[in-house]
Amino acid sequence: MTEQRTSPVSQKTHGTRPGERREALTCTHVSKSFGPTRAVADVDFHLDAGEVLALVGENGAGKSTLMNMLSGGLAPDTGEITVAEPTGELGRRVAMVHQELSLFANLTVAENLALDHAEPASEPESRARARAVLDRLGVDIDEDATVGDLSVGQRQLVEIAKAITVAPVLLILDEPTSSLEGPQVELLFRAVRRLAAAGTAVVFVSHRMDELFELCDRVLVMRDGAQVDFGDLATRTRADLVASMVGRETTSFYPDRAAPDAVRAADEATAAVELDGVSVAGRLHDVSVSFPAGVITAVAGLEGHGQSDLAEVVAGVRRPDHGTVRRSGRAVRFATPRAAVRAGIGYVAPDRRLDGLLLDQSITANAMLAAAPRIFRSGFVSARKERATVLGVVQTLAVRCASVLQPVVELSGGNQQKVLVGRWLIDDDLQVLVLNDPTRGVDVGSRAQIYDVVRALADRGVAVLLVSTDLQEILGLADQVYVMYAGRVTGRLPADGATEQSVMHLATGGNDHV
Ligand SMILES: Nc1ncnc2c1ncn2[C@@H]1O[C@H](COP(=O)(O)OP(=O)(O)OP(=O)(O)O)[C@@H](O)[C@H]1O
Repeated sequence: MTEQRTSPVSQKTHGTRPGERREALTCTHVSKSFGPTRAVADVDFHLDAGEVLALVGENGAGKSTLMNMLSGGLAPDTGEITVAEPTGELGRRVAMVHQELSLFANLTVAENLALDHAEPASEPESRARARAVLDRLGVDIDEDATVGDLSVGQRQLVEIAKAITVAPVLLILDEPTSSLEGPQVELLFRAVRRLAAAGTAVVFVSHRMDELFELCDRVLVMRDGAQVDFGDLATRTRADLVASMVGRETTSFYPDRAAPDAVRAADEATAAVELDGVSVAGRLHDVSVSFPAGVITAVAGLEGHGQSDLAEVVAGVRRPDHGTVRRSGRAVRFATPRAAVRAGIGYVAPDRRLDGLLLDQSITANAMLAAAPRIFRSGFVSARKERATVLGVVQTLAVRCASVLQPVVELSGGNQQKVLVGRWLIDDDLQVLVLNDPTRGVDVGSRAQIYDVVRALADRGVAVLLVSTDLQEILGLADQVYVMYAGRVTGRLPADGATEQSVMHLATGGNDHV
């Protein structure tokens, strides 16, 4: 990967005349603590105009805290941050796109973009401006669409459009690609390169290594709040970065799969969940799929082709207009997600802030949310037992926290995600686990922990349904893969027949030749 890149020196001169170096950002010995937690410790680096910096580190390493200080949202305890004055085309100092989206769901795309403009504009002007910036991004999203109706990936693109309506001196992108598909990622990269060429310095956070090497010039690696490496990305390999991130060599990433014979046998038995001719207006068309016990079944496809809707039907979040859902052979109709939970079905939703976590509540309260009524059947819930149970989860998934009583809002994004997944580990009655983009924002090391846990659940007989925007994750983890296109299932592939090519063929409307 690194070998194929052009020289970072040539990229560095973007936006400046050859030989001219313009410093965009200087960060001098910056530190920040939250109580006893040293979130950022003595970080010291600089970035020139037009440079793209990869900011990497495990969950909880301090990336978000550093970004919040760079954007001016948080003051350093010690040290100094300087961002250059805007000049020429550059309109403001810093723009930041957060990992958790900040758009107003009840407003249109154009209305959301207009909120960020200094001068007020008439409605037609706002719509024209919105159209222009969406076109600049090359994004095919209607400026009149209500944001709440867009997919997570589309919302992410609107969020980026909002950040670049006025070109900033420094653009900070916190995991902008975590819910984007390949073509959307390319769009985003094009837009970032264009901004860099015009002189914007960019800080880019992603847990997807390939993307960093494709886009970035420089790299800053953080571990436990400290800066452990800073320099030209082209002189480092992926293995170098992972080693400095985790402070050790990493071993195999994905656990062993179920044996093909076992998958076939499970498939012949009554499925844990089965959908028969299920349709949801405008989203799913005549979908028939089955999820056998003890098997990890992935549903792959480009974003917005029905995978997420299918997961929601199984989890009782969405009700089918036609067709039948069977749970262990019996037709069911879940009135609420709670009814699905009572039927042994757990759900990890893609947007943890909207659909999953009570942010102000403790790790313990969040982890116990789904399973508590079943675990403590006696009706007496001992706080000590509860804490011990949750501590087990926190240790298994290596959640980085001060204590199990810490409010979830204080955890880093990846660690919040681990709490969301961990919730289901303590539920012995769990028989079906629906994972809708479970490792969004989760770092390399923690992903491996989540994969191990998911495999252990499947080995215990749980039917796992995995929807993911990360195709590598699907190919690495699943025992079988359904592929969807335009709300229909276009094929079903066994693990050994699922390759990037075979999945993409089906995901773009090709027929099943398997
Ligand atoms: N408001 C806060 N109160 C208490 N602790 C906090 C607060 N914000 C962050 N922390 C702690 O600071 C440390 C660094 O967190 P930060 O969010 O910067 O990590 P990160 O590298 O962005 O992680 P991720 O990849 O999971 O987003 C963590 O231990 C986190 O729990």
